[in-house]
Amino acid sequence: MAVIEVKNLSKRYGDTVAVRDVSFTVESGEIFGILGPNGAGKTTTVECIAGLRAPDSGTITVLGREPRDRALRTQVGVQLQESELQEKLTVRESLELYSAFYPDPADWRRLAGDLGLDEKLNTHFGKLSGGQKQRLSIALALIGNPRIAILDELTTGLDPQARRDTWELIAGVRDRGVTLLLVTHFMEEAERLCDRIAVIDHGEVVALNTPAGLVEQTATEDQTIRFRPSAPIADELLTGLPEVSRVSRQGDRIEVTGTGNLLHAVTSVLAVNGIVAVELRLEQATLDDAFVRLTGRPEEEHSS
Ligand SMILES: Nc1ncnc2c1ncn2[C@@H]1O[C@H](COP(=O)(O)OP(=O)(O)OP(=O)(O)O)[C@@H](O)[C@H]1O
Repeated sequence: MAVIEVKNLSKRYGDTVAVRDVSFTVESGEIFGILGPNGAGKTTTVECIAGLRAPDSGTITVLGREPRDRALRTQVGVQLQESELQEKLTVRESLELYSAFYPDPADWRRLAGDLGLDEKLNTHFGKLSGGQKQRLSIALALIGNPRIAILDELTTGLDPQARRDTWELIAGVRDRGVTLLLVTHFMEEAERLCDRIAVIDHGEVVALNTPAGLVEQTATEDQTIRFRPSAPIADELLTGLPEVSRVSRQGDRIEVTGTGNLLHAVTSVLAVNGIVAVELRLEQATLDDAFVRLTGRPEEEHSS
């Protein structure tokens, strides 16, 4: 069952087209990722879904309702980039205050514990680090026990351990039946957490698939093998194999790129010629490769 439906969404700011004819649906219980470089239109898209911005054209329904419908307030939790609370509010006060807005709030002490905030309960918001503010905003998005949580740049600003802890928390939230819409530009995050990903570039959806499906869809040469041959070998032995598309050499190492059962084909021809592949490594296409092929740029250029 679709819980979010976006049809032909477009939004511009003056002369800038931020989102152009974007359509996708998010199914109940899934973690749906929106992945794309900076300025691709991810935040604008989720702000329209959260009812915080009005689209110029297109339609959005959330749990069958228009995004600004008041009935959604208790059903949709939103964590947006750079959300600011009052400087003087402590973590405890913020959690208690937000709990009071909802008919069936989550146990805020437990959420604070899960997000590593239990030692910061008496700290003022203004005195929290960027990562702690981030974790508090995730807690506040989840405090109403929402059916849908929209999380923008979930783990930006978190250290690697905090990022992994947050992934675990999010997977646990999904296991409780919450549908999650995540905005990210971290490839590893998208790959680990998301059931499906919409890749957005220049305001348009350029691909929509499972992480594995995106890799498969964009893989041109799906594997590369690197090794050092135990004895000299002529390139022709390898280039003659139907699985092999390219052979290159770096010093005493050989790199073979190709498709199909490349590893078996290469090791068999080596064996027939009495050669052993030393320090053999097999590399397969990753979501990073898919991202570069879809957007034409590496992820790092766009990470902030
Ligand atoms: N309030 C605004 N006024 C004018 N232009 C805006 C506004 N918000 C966003 N934009 C522009 O719209 C485009 C899409 O921005 P958006 O924030 O949706 O992208 P994003 O994919 O979320 O980027 P990031 O990863 O950097 O957060 C960008 O060109 C941005 O500069």
